[in-house]
Amino acid sequence: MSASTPYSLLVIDDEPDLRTLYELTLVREGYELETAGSVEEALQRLQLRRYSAVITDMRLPDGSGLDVLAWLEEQGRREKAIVITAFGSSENAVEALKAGAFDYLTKPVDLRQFRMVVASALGRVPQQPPSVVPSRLPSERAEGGAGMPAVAMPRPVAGARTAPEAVTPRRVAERLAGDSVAMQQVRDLIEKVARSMAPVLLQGESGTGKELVARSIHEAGSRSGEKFIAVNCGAIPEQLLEAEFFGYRKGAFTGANEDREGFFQAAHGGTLFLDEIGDLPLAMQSKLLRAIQERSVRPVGAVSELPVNVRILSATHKDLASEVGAGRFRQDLFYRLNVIQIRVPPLRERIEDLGAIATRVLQRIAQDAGVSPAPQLDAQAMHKLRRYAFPGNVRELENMLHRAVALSGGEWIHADELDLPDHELDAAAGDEAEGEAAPEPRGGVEAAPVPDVPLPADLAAYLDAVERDILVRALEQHRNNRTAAGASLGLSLRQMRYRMARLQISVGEGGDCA
Ligand SMILES: Nc1ncnc2c1ncn2[C@@H]1O[C@H](COP(=O)(O)OP(=O)(O)OP(=O)(O)O)[C@@H](O)[C@H]1O
Repeated sequence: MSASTPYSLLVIDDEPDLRTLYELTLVREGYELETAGSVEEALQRLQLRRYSAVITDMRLPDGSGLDVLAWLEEQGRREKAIVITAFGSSENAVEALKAGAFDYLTKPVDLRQFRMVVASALGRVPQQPPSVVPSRLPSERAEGGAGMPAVAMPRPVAGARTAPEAVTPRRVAERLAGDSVAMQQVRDLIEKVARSMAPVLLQGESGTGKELVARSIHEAGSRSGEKFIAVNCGAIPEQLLEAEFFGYRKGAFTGANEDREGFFQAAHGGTLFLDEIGDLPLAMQSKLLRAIQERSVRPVGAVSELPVNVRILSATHKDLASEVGAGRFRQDLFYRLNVIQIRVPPLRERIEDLGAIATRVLQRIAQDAGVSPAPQLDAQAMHKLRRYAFPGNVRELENMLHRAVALSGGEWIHADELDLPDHELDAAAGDEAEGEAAPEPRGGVEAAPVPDVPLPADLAAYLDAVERDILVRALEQHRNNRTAAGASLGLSLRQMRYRMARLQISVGEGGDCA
C-alpha cells in the first residue's frame, strides 16, 4: 500500500459494488476517501467539507452527475470533477466536459485508466509511463528503413518541449500580444479551458496564432511541466501516419531495428497538439478516434495496447463541419475534438492589435539577433501596415518585419522599408488609426502619361524595370552620388539604398552602375 497522500476524494455512485471497487483502488493509492450514493447525499457531504476531487457517476437515482457539477460551479468550488459515463454515450462525456468536468471515464471503468485520470486531476506526477523504450521520436530518425517508404521522415511542427513552470494567466496574456475584444475573449477562454482535460479545437486562418494559443493552454494548466508535442498532420505521408502516431516495435517491418515511441507516447502526461487535423486521411481518423476513446495505443507490430494519458488539442484552417458534411471528416471524431472551440480571428479583423503584436515581434527579432534597443516602426510605416489585409496573418507580419529589420539596420523602420506595394494597400483603411499621423501627401507630383506600349504581362516586373532604369539614370547624372541621385528623385539616402538593394543596382568601383 502507498503512503497516504494529502488528497481527499468524494466518490458518488449508487451501486455499492462499484463504490467498493473504486474505494479499494483509490485507498491503495493512499487517498483519503468518502462515498455517497445519490446527488442529495453528495451535496450534504460537500456542504460539510472540501475535497481535492469528486468522482461521480453520470446517472444517479435522484438526478445526474451534471447536477453535482452545476452545484460546484455555482458555489465557485475548486474540486476537480471526474464523471463516469455509460459505455457508448459520447454525448454525455462531451456534455460533462462542457459543464466543467476535468475529465471523464467510460464504463466499464479500466482501473489502470481510473488511477491515471485521478492522479492527473490532482496534478500528481510521475504518472504511469508507457512501457515503450523511451527514444527519439520516429520523426527524428534520418530515414525510413527498407520496409518503410523511402521518404524523409517529417518532423513535428515543433518538437517535444518541456515547459519550464506553470504559467499564470498573466503570463499567458504576455505571450499573446493584443488587447482587442477578440483577443481578450481568446485569453479568457484559454484560462477557462486550461483547467480541464477537455479537447479544444482551434479554428482560424493560417498564421493567426493557433499554435501559440495551444501552447498557452498547455502552459496555463496543470500539465505545464510536461511535454507539449506539436504535430503537423498534413506534413506526414499517409503510409507513415500510424508509426508516427503510435510508434512501432522492433521487427514490425524491415528496417524497424528498435522499438520507437510515437507522438502519443512522447506526449504522455502532457499535451498533443494536432495541427491541420482536417488533412488527416479517413483511415487514420478512425485510428485516432479509437486511441482517444480508449486512451491507449497499439504500436505497429505490438500485440498489446499501452495506456496513454494525453490531452488533445487540435487546429484547422478548414471548416470542419462542412468537411463532415462532405464526407471527408468523421462526424464522431469531430464531436470528440470539438468539445470546446476557440476561433482565432484573422489579423485584419483585429487590426487594432497590430501595434502591440508588431512591437512584440520586433522585440523577439532584436533579442534573437542580440540587438538593443529593438527597432520600432515609425508612424508612416505603421499607417502603411494598417492598410494591408495580411492574408498570411501574424506570420506574414513577422516575415515582413524580419526583412525590414535586415534592410533598415537602424532603430526606426520606415514605410518604404516594408515590402508592401501600394497596389496591395486599401486606400481608405488605416486613416482613422488613433494617435498616428497619416503620411504627408507628396504634393506636386503628377504621374507622367504612360506611353502607348502594349500592356505588360507582369506589371510588377515591368514597373521594377522602369524603376531600375530611372535610378540608374539618376545615378549616372550624379556621378554615382547616391544622396544627390536620391534627392533629385525626392528620395532620402536610406530610401535610395533600399531601392538599389531591392533592384540589385550596385555602384561599381569605377563608378559604373551594374
Ligand atoms: N498575438 C500574438 N502575439 C505575438 N505573436 C503572435 C501572436 N499570434 C501569433 N504570433 C506569432 O505568429 C507566428 C504564427 O503563429 P502560429 O504558428 O501560432 O499560427 P498558426 O495559426 O498555428 O499557423 P498555421 O495555421 O500556419 O500552423 C508565430 O511565430 C507566433 O509566435
